[in-house]
Amino acid sequence: MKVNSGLQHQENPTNDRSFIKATGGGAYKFSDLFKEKLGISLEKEDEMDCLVTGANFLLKAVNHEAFTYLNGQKEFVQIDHNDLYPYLLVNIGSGVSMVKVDGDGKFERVSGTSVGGGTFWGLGKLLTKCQSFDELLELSRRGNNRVLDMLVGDIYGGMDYSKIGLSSTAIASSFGRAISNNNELDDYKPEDVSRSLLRMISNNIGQIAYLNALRFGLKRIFFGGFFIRGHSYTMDTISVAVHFWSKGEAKAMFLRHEGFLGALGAFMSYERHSLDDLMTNQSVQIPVDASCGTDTNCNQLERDLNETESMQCSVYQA
Ligand SMILES: Nc1ncnc2c1ncn2[C@@H]1O[C@H](COP(=O)(O)OP(=O)(O)OP(=O)(O)O)[C@@H](O)[C@H]1O
Ligand SMILES: CC(C)(CO)[C@@H](O)C(=O)NCCC(=O)O
Repeated sequence: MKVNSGLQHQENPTNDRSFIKATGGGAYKFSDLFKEKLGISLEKEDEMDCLVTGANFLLKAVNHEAFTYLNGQKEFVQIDHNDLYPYLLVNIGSGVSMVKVDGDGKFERVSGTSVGGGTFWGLGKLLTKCQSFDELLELSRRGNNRVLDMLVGDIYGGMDYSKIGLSSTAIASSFGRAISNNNELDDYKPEDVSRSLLRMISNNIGQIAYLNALRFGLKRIFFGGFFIRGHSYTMDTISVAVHFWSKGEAKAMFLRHEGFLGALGAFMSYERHSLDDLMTNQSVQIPVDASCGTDTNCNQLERDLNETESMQCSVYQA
């Protein structure tokens, strides 16, 4: 669930209630809990609406919001506000949504895949027995995918298959090497398992995203969602997939505030819905996402944001 940081409080003896905007499935799932434990009502905003509103805002308002990432190099992209649309927004949370954005409030969810962040975390937890997402990510950083992935060279005796554009080091079959011997799961290092899993999922998302961009003739693909978390190998793999499938024509772009699009969109809906009640006198820093609580990478992200360019937003208090 994404919540925004503005708590509205209505002082009215007959109707005393506090509410916050929330979006995503959690806004439905935890609605009763918030009411019961905290006396707070969740005002539900549509998830796709919020994602798009958040992304459009960031791409227009924040300098250096979007960047490309290849071979460990981050390169910021200058966005011309008059030439932003259309673009493909790929949000990688538990599942993956692909949204064609044509303007403010103008969008269509054109595709998606259930093989997303939840798959990496879920399968990874089962296969490596690690206890946290960060641990799994850290494992993948130290792993080598060649141990489990079957490469083109494994099939072609160390040769490239140049006629169809496949180098000997391209993955022919994710996890395919596991069939060629009598190894059990315990014979593999969790680091290598995690690396292959991350590569398989990121590659797949990059490929589906590119195919959808091709389907609608979209030049730009922006990747967001809490799955990415600024992780270099994840971004590198997605970039390589887009580069590979587009034959270098398209580039994957990432967003600095990738995990907060929905929360930001929900926050901005105060303006859409309660303009009359607007009183702008308190400043807070955004983004705020409910899932960030004790997360070390997330704290790092917040530190990065604070060090570089923090955004000031107003909380509306009626
Ligand atoms: N600290 C963390 N703990 C758990 N998952 C994390 C963490 N950091 C990043 N993730 C990744 O983020 C994913 C969840 O992202 P997010 O919270 O945006 O999704 P969601 O809202 O549950 O899903 P959806 O967008 O499909 O509704 C997890 O599946 C995992 O891959
Ligand atoms: C169901 C949602 C939209 C919830 O955020 C997301 O998890 C998702 O896009 N899943 C992929 C579903 C699919 O299109 O196959």
